[in-house]
Amino acid sequence: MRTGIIGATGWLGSALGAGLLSRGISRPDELVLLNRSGPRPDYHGYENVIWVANAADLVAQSEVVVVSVRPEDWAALKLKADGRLIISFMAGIDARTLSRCRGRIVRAMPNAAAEIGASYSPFWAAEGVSEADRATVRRLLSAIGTTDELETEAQIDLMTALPGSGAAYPAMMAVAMAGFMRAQGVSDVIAWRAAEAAVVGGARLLEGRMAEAPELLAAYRGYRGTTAAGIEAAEAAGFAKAVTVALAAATDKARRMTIDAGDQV
Ligand SMILES: NC(=O)C1=CN([C@@H]2O[C@H](COP(=O)(O)OP(=O)(O)OC[C@H]3O[C@@H](n4cnc5c(N)ncnc54)[C@H](O)[C@@H]3O)[C@@H](O)[C@H]2O)C=CC1
Ligand SMILES: O=C(O)[C@@H]1CCC=N1
Repeated sequence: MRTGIIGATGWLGSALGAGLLSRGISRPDELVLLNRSGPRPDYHGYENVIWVANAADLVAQSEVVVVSVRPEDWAALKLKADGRLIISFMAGIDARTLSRCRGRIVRAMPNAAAEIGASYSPFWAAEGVSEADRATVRRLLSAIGTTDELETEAQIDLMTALPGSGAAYPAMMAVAMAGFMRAQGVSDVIAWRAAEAAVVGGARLLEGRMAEAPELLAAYRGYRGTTAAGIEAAEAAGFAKAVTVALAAATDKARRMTIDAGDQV
């Protein structure tokens, strides 16, 4: 099956192309690529991929079209994709707007961990998307990690805010943690290592059992030691509130993006 990627050398488009090729999900001659800077002599070490010059050529040669341009570039693309399965990675551009291209619409929300094949990329399918299409979406997204089907399109905006943010919030925590260490006279190198121990080491301990986080916190509280003192101070200072406010702001921005892109039906 030929898969077209619009934005094939961008952050996510490139990760998808790399994953499809390296995992053998697509042969090089099944990948149809479009970017703005033009063909590259090789693409992740593969020479026989198909480069096209415009979106019309890409649609003509593809059964599935992945749209991985920025939301603000959607309107100018003027995609016409009659009868094709369209998988949009774009934040905020809603299905009503996407359906103008006359394809069968799926919205998926990957994240930056696509680069390492570890994206959680939930998707939502609009009316007219078949079971066979869903199987295709799952297979293509498996190139960059895992997926689930969402029940409503509104949940895509929520996924944009949370898994879509990739390493942003862990990075914020790391910056604040290392900043505290440095302010206490710890060297840069050790400060970053200490933050990495908490952010990355802690994440590894939670991997695959995130639903146990409340019990883990209760265990730290019950210990009545230094970490309990820290947790209680963080809560009193509004830690949970800060996270909630951040996710609400990001969700709200996603909800307003179709209108901001000037492409509301
Ligand atoms: N980067 C991330 O962590 C995430 C991004 N997204 C969404 O994925 C989409 C892609 O994001 P990124 O890969 O980060 O963006 P990016 O800016 O790295 O890549 C987009 C690419 O599309 C190309 N492009 C723009 N207009 C084009 C056109 N008319 N024809 C051909 N190529 C064109 C650009 O030159 C660029 O290389 C965005 O809509 C974003 O909302 C979603 C979740 C996470
Ligand atoms: O920050 C952004 O707009 C991109 C899209 C969703 C997550 N990251």
